[in-house]
This record gives sequence, structure tokens and C-alpha cells, in this order.
Amino acid sequence: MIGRLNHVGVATPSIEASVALYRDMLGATKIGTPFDMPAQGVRVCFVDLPNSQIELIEPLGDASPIHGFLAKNPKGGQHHVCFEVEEILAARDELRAKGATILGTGEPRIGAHGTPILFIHPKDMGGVLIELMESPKGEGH
Ligand SMILES: C[C@@H](C(=O)O)C(=O)SCCNC(=O)CCNC(=O)[C@H](O)C(C)(C)COP(=O)(O)OP(=O)(O)OC[C@H]1O[C@@H](n2cnc3c(N)ncnc32)[C@H](O)[C@@H]1OP(=O)(O)O
Ligand SMILES: [Co+2]
Repeated sequence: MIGRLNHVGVATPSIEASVALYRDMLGATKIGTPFDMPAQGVRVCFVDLPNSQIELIEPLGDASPIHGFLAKNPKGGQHHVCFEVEEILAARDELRAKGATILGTGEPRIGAHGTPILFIHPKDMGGVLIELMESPKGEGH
């Protein structure tokens, strides 16, 4: 089912401070402009790597899904991994049939790359929060 690793999500209390770390400590050169995703409750900034991306996420609004994580990890930390799938609804139905809990309503939302996304509860995946993202058309694997 899963295809490419699209990104690793990193929660941070400050995108600005994290951008400085990735740029100055690790020498990242391709760093996007931060943007708000109010429907997802996060502010997002991508660090482009040759083979993947780091997705820096900062809480946006009172109902942000990452408030709890940052309360437990005040300095931030690795938050989720995102794999591409060809058909998000087929992936969801297959996962549910295997007993996985799909978070939220179970209806995909549009993610930061403009394609539908879903999340699998970390309790079903060995403590790792998994995001599934439908591959951009023409790039399916
Ligand atoms: C923009 C978009 C994109 O890429 O396109 C994004 O990525 S948006 C990325 C942000 N959006 C999301 O994450 C949406 C999906 N996430 C959620 O619905 C939530 O964050 C949950 C994963 C359900 C966690 O919510 P919350 O922290 O309120 O739950 P909770 O305190 O009840 O925690 C339940 C259990 O999950 C653990 N837990 C919480 N967050 C975790 C994480 N990121 N990785 C691994 N485990 C995690 C807690 O420690 C706890 O474990 P114990 O039970 O052992 O104590
Ligand atoms: Co993500």
C-alpha cells in the first residue's frame, strides 16, 4: 500500500527558531515560506531535502491537534511520518478492515500538498503517528 516517504513532520513551538536550526546547524538551503493551514490547526514550513521533506508544524489556534504533543514535549519533536498512497479511500478502507483507527471523521482533508490526507492513530502503529497522503496525480508509485 505505502509508497514514497513524502515528509517527516516535526512539531515546534517556533517555526522561526526551527528554520534557523535546519539552516544554520544542518546547512539546509531549500526552505519554503511558512503558511497557515487553519483547517488543520497548524502553521507549516517545508524544508526540502534531495529525497524528501521535513514539515515543520507550529500550533495555530486553540484547537490545534498538536497542543497536547507540545505540552508533553515543550521543545518540540518528531511528530509524524507521511507516506504517499495511490488511492486514499482504498487505503482507508483496507486499514479499517485490518482494525486500524482512522483519526477524525475518517473523511480525508486536503493537506499541505493539495491532495487528500488521513491519519492513523499511533496506538495502532507502534507509537508512530502515520499520515497517508494521496500521491499528486501522475506521480503514483
Ligand atoms: C498539514 C498536514 C500535512 O502534512 O498536510 C499535517 O501534517 S497536520 C499535522 C497535525 N495534525 C494531526 O496530527 C492530526 C491527527 N492527530 C490527532 O488527531 C491527534 O494529534 C492525536 C494523534 C489523536 C493525539 O491527540 P492528543 O495529543 O490530544 O491525544 P492524547 O493526549 O489523547 O494522546 C493519545 C496517545 O497518543 C500519543 N500521541 C499523541 N501525539 C502523538 C504523536 N505525534 N506521535 C506518537 N504518539 C502520540 C499520546 O502520547 C498518548 O499516548 P498514551 O495513551 O500512551 O499516553
Ligand atoms: Co504532515
